[in-house]
Amino acid sequence: MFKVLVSDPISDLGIQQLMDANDVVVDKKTGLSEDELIAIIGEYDGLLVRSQTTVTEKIIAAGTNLKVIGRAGVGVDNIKLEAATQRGVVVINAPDGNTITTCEHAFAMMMALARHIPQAYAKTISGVWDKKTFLGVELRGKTLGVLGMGRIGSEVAKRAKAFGMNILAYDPFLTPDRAEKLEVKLASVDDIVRGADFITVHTPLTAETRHMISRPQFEVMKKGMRIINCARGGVIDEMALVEAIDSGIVAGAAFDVFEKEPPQADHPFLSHPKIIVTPHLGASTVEAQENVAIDVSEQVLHILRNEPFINAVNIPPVAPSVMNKLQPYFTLGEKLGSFATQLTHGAISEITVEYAGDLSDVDTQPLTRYIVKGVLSRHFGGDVNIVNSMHLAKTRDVNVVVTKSPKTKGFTNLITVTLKADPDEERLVAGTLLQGYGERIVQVNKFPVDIAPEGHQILISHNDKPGIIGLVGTLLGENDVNIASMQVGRKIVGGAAIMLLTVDKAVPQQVLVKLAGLQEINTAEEVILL
Ligand SMILES: NC(=O)C1=CN([C@@H]2O[C@H](COP(=O)(O)OP(=O)(O)OC[C@H]3O[C@@H](n4cnc5c(N)ncnc54)[C@H](O)[C@@H]3O)[C@@H](O)[C@H]2O)C=CC1
Ligand SMILES: O=C(O)CCC(=O)C(=O)O
Repeated sequence: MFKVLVSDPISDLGIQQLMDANDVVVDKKTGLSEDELIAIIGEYDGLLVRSQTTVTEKIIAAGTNLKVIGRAGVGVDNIKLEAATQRGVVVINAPDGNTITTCEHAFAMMMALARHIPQAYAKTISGVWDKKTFLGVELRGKTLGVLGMGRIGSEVAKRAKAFGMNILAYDPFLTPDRAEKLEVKLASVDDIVRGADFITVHTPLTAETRHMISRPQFEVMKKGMRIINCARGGVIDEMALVEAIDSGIVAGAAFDVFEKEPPQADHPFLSHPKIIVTPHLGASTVEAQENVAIDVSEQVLHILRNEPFINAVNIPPVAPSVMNKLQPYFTLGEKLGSFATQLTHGAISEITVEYAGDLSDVDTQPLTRYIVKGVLSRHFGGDVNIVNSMHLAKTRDVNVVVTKSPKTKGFTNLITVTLKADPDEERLVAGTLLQGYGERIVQVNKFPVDIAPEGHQILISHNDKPGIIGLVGTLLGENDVNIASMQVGRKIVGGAAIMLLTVDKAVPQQVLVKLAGLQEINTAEEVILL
């Protein structure tokens, strides 16, 4: 008999199939502290949560029988994924069940914002009949900027079109073809920030999206624009937003999510007359809660019964013999993907992976998943993993092509990752595992190099002229950036060349700009491989 603990309020109808299963016992115990959960989790095979329970490393460690953690929703940021993966606990989510509901909430927030509905309601019920203060704006004819065109962002755009809005959209995976299909105008973040009357964000919170709208963006916005966040707290810089409203740039904001939830009682949003808030209600409809609970219960049953399952956000099943051969390449593959994606500026449309030498006669599918994860994680953050990376690539129209060649090209094994991006961009990074030396990057674009893929790196493209290495070294030294190693690659003497440096710490943006401004240097980009 399997035991499943439901530790958050989850729709009864949604978990009915779990409760009806004759091989499962379901216990509902909500509002438990971490210590209380640690004390009882050892008895359970499955744990079902929504967003109130934070599933910590300690809880996972105490879950000695735990096989599955089900999240009735999209974001799994309340579950320590790595700890679960390490302990072989499958984490599953329900990515589709609350899309429409959350989209509708974002839309409701946009309309409430345009017409001051919460403020007008509060004043009216206080007995004041005030028709002057709450002059609103129409949505028709306004420009809506959508940052993040995944499931929810795309649905918001669809509805905004029906309201006669013009849509500017940005997503690192939004290709011109897909934009055309969705009837939105593909734009850069900067175009959106400068041109939109309303901005709505629908991205996960990643290192790249954290504060993607902050002071520099508010400074160039249209005066009187309005902004909505029903995705994750932290995508918009909360304090910078308050300043932008107080200085008259932003006319109002609507937030469902906060950097810290629940926000402190003295959080400026809670008393600001131009900011409307809801307590993370995006997914809170009868329909969505049923949908996500049904989806997640079904998968929990499959996992407990050892049947095929979907929507896992961590470990894939890999045969031990394949695992033994491939495992040494996993981190190299992920780093190559990450390296290549950091060099790419346009929307990626194709990932080509070529396996040569030793890797040409083995089932490399698990390794490809790591490489694709490396490519996608820049934009998906913790939401992409080796289970879902291929699926995510497919849903974003990113074609993954794998080729194999027994020819060794001088190495016993070689992985070459090539990214094609729009328009006409192509980036190539190749790496190998060298006996005695470990992971090495041996080619970047068309240039041969030999450097360990680790830490902070600077890739400089330049013309091969005497004195350039000195200029770079001096500039970095003056800016307190210590060089740990350096490689220069060129095809012909005096022609185009690259310099790949490993440095001891992050390189400030202004140093990269200064480097790119040096004579004979064309570009200087930082690549971080941590
Ligand atoms: N308020 C609430 O109750 C709910 C919030 N959410 C949150 O809404 C967000 C979106 O959810 P879905 O649409 O289901 O996810 P999704 O994964 O379908 O879409 C997210 C999109 O963001 C894009 N993205 C990543 N980095 C970006 C960047 N730097 N700039 C622009 N776009 C970027 C990704 O490429 C992806 O297409 C997630 O953070 C999710 O956790 C989801 C459901 C309910
Ligand atoms: O379950 C909830 O209320 C939160 C939903 C959410 O934020 C998500 O699914 O990512």
